[in-house]
Amino acid sequence: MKYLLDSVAMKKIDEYSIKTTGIPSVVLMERAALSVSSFVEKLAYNKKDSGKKDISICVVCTKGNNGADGLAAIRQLYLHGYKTLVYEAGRKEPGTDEYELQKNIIKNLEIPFECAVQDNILPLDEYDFIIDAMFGIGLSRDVTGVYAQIIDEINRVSAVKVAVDIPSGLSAGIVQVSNKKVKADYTVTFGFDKTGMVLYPGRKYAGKVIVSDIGFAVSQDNVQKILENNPARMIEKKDILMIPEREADGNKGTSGKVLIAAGSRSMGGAAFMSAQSAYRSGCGLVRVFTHENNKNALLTLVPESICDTYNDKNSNCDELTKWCTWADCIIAGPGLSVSGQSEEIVKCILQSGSDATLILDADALNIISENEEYYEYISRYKGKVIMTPHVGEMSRLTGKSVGQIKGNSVETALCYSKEHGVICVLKDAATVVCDHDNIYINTSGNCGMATGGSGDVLTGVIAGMMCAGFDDECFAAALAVYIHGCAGDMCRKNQGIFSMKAWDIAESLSTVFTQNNTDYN
Ligand SMILES: NC(=O)C1=CN([C@@H]2O[C@H](COP(=O)(O)OP(=O)(O)OC[C@H]3O[C@@H](n4cnc5c(N)ncnc54)[C@H](O)[C@@H]3O)[C@@H](O)[C@H]2O)[C@H](O)CC1
Ligand SMILES: [K+]
Repeated sequence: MKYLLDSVAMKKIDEYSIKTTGIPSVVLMERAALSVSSFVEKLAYNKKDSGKKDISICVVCTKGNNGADGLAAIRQLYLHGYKTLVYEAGRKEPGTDEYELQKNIIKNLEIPFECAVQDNILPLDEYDFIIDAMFGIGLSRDVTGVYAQIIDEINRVSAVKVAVDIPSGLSAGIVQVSNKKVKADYTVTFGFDKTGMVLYPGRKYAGKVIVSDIGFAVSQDNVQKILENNPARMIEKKDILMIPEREADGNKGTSGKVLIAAGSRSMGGAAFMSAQSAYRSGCGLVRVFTHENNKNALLTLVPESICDTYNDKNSNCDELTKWCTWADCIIAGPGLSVSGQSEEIVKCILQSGSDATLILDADALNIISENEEYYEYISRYKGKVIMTPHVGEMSRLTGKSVGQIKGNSVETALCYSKEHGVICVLKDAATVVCDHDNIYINTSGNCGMATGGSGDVLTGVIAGMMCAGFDDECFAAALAVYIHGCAGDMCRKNQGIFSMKAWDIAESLSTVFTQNNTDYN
């Protein structure tokens, strides 16, 4: 797990490093600059045919500390023999102390220097590399005037663009303040990943992100001691190793019993995918409660599953209640449709008296969005409740527009989770998983996963992680989302982004688990 920080958190880390522990600001800056210049130099080496003198690099800066980093980086590149230019934008007043210190060195070395003039921006076509050092985490408002014109020029030309700390115009936190942003090919960011570069739209602007250790006196392990609020986190590959080992003397009953209430008269596929992925994610027994029309197909496709059915005349709620108390984890909703009968099924599960972890997905969410009283049932449900809306379902649940939710996914998920006392998995390109005091933003997966059934597969993986023996269900849900994304990334390699489908994702899960050495002995 890695922390994702915003500008307030980064400023605290900066301040702690400089004021409390006494690391001089300029030391951090020189290390930051060196990480940028050596990265650019590595890229320049790859342009094998040209000698250093033929490679031209322009740094664009304003007069804050991001600009100061940029000045130190370009000085290092100049001293290595590259053709360089400093292009400065900003008011007449002096910059920060660090900026003026770096500018003085630039002047002493007589490194070419130009000041930007509004409406007369220097064409930047001739540069192989542009180092973007206009705004870092100090960005506080919309970018306009000369700064906006320079960003347009940077985005127009074909140079390789390397952003210092964060692309200029992009905010480090969950809310974006500017419409104008540099579209970088690479971002060398300092100390920690930034929330705004992991969420969309920021992720599209940051390019490949390199996190550079510049010597802040705060490690991943003590971030939380320095900050007041819990910062967001992202799951990483090594977290898959945290899945508890399967009991050597366990049996199918001890590996997790899952009940899946899914699949209506004409929609069976969701139930099959959910069942298949639950088994592929380690569940010991999977019982599917579905419309009788789906039984044969289910037992053909996932013969390991147990099938109980309802039909048009009988919702079979007595049986369903019994299986709810049998289960360790319940999935309700995939392909269930919205009807009087499916409402009865969802209500029966919520009122079953079970304390199994309950995953509410798809039509269960649509039913809840149309029937306020279901929130009352949720609040009285004994076990943990996980709700997994995609943005469309979240829009129906909250009455907010899809645009509002996409622009503020963390806040939306967090508010919803707090209001209803549930773990919320808000599914989007960067899925947010949260409870009242934890936020995870997912980084695995790809747009090929935007395909029918992908969410049904996710419910099975979440059930698998609920049965794996974690104490922390929110972390387990976030891990499931990450694993699901990794399986999607595997499909991208094997089937390709256009051809991959949900069943492929379910079938790739075993590779994700085995490649990470968690194939339970
Ligand atoms: N030792 C250190 O302090 C280190 C700092 N690092 C780098 O510093 C930046 C953060 O620097 P800061 O001076 O706080 O702000 P910026 O350079 O990001 O911004 C400059 C300046 O611009 C003003 N401003 C903000 N928004 C706008 C706008 N839309 N239009 C015009 N002007 C705007 C605002 O007043 C800012 O002060 C950090 O990202 C690092 O790159 C290194 O980490 C090394 C250690
Ligand atoms: K920048």
